[in-house]
Amino acid sequence: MKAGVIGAGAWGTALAQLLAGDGQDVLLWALEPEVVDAINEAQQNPLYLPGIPLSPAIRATGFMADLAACDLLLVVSPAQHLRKVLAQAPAGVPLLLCSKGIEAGTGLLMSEVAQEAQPASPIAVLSGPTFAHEVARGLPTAITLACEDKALGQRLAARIARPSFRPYLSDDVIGAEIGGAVKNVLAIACGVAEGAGLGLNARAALISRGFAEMTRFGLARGARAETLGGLSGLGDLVLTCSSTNSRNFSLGKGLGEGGSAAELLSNRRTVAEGAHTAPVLRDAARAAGVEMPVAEAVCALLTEAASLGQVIDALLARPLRPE
Ligand SMILES: NC(=O)c1ccc[n+]([C@@H]2O[C@H](COP(=O)([O-])OP(=O)(O)OC[C@H]3O[C@@H](n4cnc5c(N)ncnc54)[C@H](O)[C@@H]3O)[C@@H](O)[C@H]2O)c1
Ligand SMILES: O=P(O)(O)OC[C@H](O)CO
Repeated sequence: MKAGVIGAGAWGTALAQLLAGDGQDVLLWALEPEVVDAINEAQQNPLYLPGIPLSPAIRATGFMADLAACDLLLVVSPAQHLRKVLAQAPAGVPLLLCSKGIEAGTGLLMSEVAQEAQPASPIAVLSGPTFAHEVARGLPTAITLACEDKALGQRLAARIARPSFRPYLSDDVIGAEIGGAVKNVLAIACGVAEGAGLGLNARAALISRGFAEMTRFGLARGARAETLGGLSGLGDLVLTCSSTNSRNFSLGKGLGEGGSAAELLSNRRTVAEGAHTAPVLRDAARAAGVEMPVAEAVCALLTEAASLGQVIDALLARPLRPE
């Protein structure tokens, strides 16, 4: 049995390291040839996960066809690249989707994209409060593993669980995905509050009212409330809204400090999924008749449709209403 990981960014590399922790072979597909070479020759990924010595049980490849040797594929490419990357992957192998976002143009969640790109492959989702560098260092972590097929979910959980990495099972795939996608947008808002010096009361308000938005949107899409209140929803929201270790929070901080969205986005190699999800989420929420004022505010800042002052004034001027 050999697991494959598609995407050698920070999270794909950390997951490969987790799986290789007990000596099992892991094959890691990387887009960049220099990442393949650095992993195979120096057991490092300085581009995306610097400072972590990687297990020699991880082999990297640039050839997707090599993944035909795997009986499980963890899919960790950024959400907007998932469809084209999956189209090249071997068919019929269980896919554990680890990316967080909503596809632009279609409004589809990653499981829905995967069903279209690989209709013969069983699908599960892995999502929760998990900074890659902490998992790679073996720090204690809990995560949601969602799969409609309970027997497959249990097999996958047993396969990826480690003494300090605890998957919690769910059959609410949509709920797990919505939490992971929406929290990235809300983390940008919390970063803005940090960068603009709005204080910790404002951050707590954004987390709570943002969670209300996540819940409204999730319920409208068929998610269950307990999933949204669990690791993949509230848990990840709290993590990502609390630290500049989050790329989404950091992007928001730059916006709050007065940076231009275009410049902040063009100056980065790593992915801030919330920037791509925000406009899709706004459109999906409007279409479903779900109010998401914080997500709307993030969108306005990212598209430079409104200034920071205008966005703050608009949020504070909303009608008073029951909680
Ligand atoms: N980093 C984390 O702590 C973490 C934790 C949980 C989930 N995630 C999710 O994992 C996914 C990947 O994030 P990451 O942090 O590993 O990425 P990253 O920001 O570290 O690296 C960027 C990734 O994008 C890939 N990429 C760039 N252009 C591409 C293209 N044209 N086609 C295909 N791939 C391309 C790169 O090869 C690289 O793997 C995201 O959806 C993210 O939300 C990340
Ligand atoms: O760095 P971010 O903002 O992409 O967050 C990483 C993970 O999603 C945290 O769970």
